[in-house]
Amino acid sequence: MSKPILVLNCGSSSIKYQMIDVESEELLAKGIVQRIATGTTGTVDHEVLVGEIGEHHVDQLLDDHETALATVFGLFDEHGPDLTSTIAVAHRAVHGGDKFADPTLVTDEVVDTLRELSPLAPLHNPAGISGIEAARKLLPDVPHVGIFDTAFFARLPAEAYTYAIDVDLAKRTRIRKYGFHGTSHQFVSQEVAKLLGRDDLKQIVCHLGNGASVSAVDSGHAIETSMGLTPLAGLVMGTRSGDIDPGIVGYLNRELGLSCAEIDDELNKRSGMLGLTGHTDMRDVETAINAGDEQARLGLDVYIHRLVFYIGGYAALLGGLDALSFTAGVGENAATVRSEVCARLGVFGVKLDEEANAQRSKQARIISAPDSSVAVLVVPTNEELAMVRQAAELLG
Ligand SMILES: Nc1ncnc2c1ncn2[C@@H]1O[C@H](COP(=O)(O)OP(=O)(O)O)[C@@H](O)[C@H]1O
Ligand SMILES: CC(=O)OP(=O)(O)O
Ligand SMILES: [Mg+2]
Repeated sequence: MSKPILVLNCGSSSIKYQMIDVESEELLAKGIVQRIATGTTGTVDHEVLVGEIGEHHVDQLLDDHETALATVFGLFDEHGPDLTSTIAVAHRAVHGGDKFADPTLVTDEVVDTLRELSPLAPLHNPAGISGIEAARKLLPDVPHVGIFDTAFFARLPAEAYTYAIDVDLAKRTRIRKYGFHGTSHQFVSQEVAKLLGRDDLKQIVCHLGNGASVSAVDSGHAIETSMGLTPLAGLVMGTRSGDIDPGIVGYLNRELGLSCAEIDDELNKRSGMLGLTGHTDMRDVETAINAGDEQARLGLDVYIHRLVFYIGGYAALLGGLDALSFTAGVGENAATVRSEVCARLGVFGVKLDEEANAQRSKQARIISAPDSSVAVLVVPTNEELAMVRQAAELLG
């Protein structure tokens, strides 16, 4: 008798989901919903991996997350696996502020608090809340668990999470570094430890997806990470600027009369690789570079420069570096990005095995040369499996 947990990762216009058996950790089904609430036809791709194995596609106008989830649940009913056997739903609830770190049983009060925290993660929390509300309506009889992206960073050292602003202002507003992608950084750092057979590692994990962040992990504990109060800080991302001079915000307001909301939008949605190159997707950036597009080349240089800057700083903070790992869409797939980053890390004794780096594989693997001082790895992240494990732990 399988005990499936449904995992939901709701974005503003998308929902990624998986159904995983909590005991065998077998993936039973997975899917993705795209273009929710965009006014254009949405799509649902549902893949069944047990019983009547198959892939199913639906095109439909999806006005909101509830409609989208209802369509997904319809596909479960029609093609399986059996949704009524689900024992719990695990939700990626990005920003827990200083209210939530550990996996939390979702109640009405929890939803209210998440709503209060929404301004801290404007791209993420509202979508997460819509998903939680829709799923609770459609599956009212099972526990729903919120898993926070901030959890792994809740115990950062004070010197790392404190901003150099007035102490009372920071206290009153709860402004501090929270950090994100924690589920992924924790999962990947544990996989690296397993692969290298050592727990006492000084590690840097590069989670390079659409959102991107880097973390420093010392013997399993996070000591630094590049995202901050919000998921806007740090690395150059698909559409987010990452670090900029904070003076730019006031300057844009004074010079162009842009409002706070407009500046937020500019930095979150029209900056990063999109702003620099006109492309959000790293594959399109690479294609443009290969076609001789100099602006795209500069965009990638900025991306790499920022990442190398963080890795160097984190190696110093860690007091050494045993392992450097790459994960998420760009980290797992873009061999050129890994190669260009590592080429600039010779000062730390990093030596890539270019052949191993160029190989395509879905397996976690070492890509450094045998005489490299630092083990370099590619580790596919699995936030969904990590979420199932955390939900299972909470539910006993
Ligand atoms: N083969 C590839 N080469 C380079 N980049 C890739 C490749 N496949 C995916 N990506 C990048 O991965 C990004 C998505 O990463 P992902 O971790 O799925 O992001 P998110 O979870 O934030 O949606 C895409 O924007 C794309 O740039
Ligand atoms: C927090 C965050 O940036 O998440 P994502 O990469 O899914 O946008
Ligand atoms: Mg992701």
